[in-house]
Amino acid sequence: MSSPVLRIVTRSSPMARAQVERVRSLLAQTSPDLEVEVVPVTTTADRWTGSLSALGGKENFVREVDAVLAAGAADVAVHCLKDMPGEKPLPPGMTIAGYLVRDDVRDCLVSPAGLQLAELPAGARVGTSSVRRRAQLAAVRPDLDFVLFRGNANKRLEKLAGGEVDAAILAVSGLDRIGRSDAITEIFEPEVMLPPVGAGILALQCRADDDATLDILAPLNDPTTWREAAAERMFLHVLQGHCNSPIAGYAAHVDDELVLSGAVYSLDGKTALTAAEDSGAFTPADLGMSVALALVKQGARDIISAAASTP
Ligand SMILES: NCc1[nH]cc(CCC(=O)O)c1CC(=O)O
Repeated sequence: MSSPVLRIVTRSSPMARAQVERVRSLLAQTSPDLEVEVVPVTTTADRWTGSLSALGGKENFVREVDAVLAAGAADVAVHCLKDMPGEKPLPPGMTIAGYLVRDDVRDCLVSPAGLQLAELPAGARVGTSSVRRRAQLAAVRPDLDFVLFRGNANKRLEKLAGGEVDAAILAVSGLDRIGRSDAITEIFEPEVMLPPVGAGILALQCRADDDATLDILAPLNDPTTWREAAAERMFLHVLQGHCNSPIAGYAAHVDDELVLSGAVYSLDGKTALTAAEDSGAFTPADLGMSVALALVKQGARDIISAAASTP
């Protein structure tokens, strides 16, 4: 009898490849007889060099990957949960088989000159295409010059080394995955820079009717991460946030209790609506809904639409 095969579809960036290797090594422990094949694709977002908002949504990061899965040319996709659209459900026929143990959720500053945020001179060019990061930084350093900065993490580090910008904000987990944590000059704690929904979480997505794959992937799911993801995803869904929304949402377990902190920012960072609740008797999804509604009551929808209509 030939050994069973699992085909993993992935984007072709070094970060995506590292994520697949993590899944492969976990599977080597949980399903030692399984043969794992990798199916690489390049997504529209990988080829796009303009602004994320002009590209028109997070789904550009995942669409081509999902198409390969839907066509049956692969069995599982490994997605950064952060890149998965929050305002709409998964594509028809798809399900999340599990979430891996969460990585570092924090953002960090990378400055080739070795500076911290407070040490950057006025007018320093800071590369980020994330409206959340930009709003959060502008709130404390409105004197910085925020510039469009795209490309995968390796390309961003090259641009930094080439002096295209003076500093950039990147995810710690992403730099860990490509083996470049050495580039970090300052790490921002969640209290300073609230992480985005799904930060540091890898999602295993497969066809909902593929019981064999669901069985193979089940042992890789981390129940703690699952609860955090459920709270954060519902939070984003209720806010109807999309790619150009300055929204942060971070759920963490504190003394066995799930706590969700959420924030919505104006693009200039001058307005910040915040809410935080613990789950008590709530399910994670109810907690997500409750924190989102607390922000809606403060006027979050107006701020989100104003941000969406700003070019
Ligand atoms: N937008 C690209 C992206 N998607 C997920 C991560 C980081 C890893 C993660 O949070 O899972 C990154 C890179 C970054 O923001 O620096």
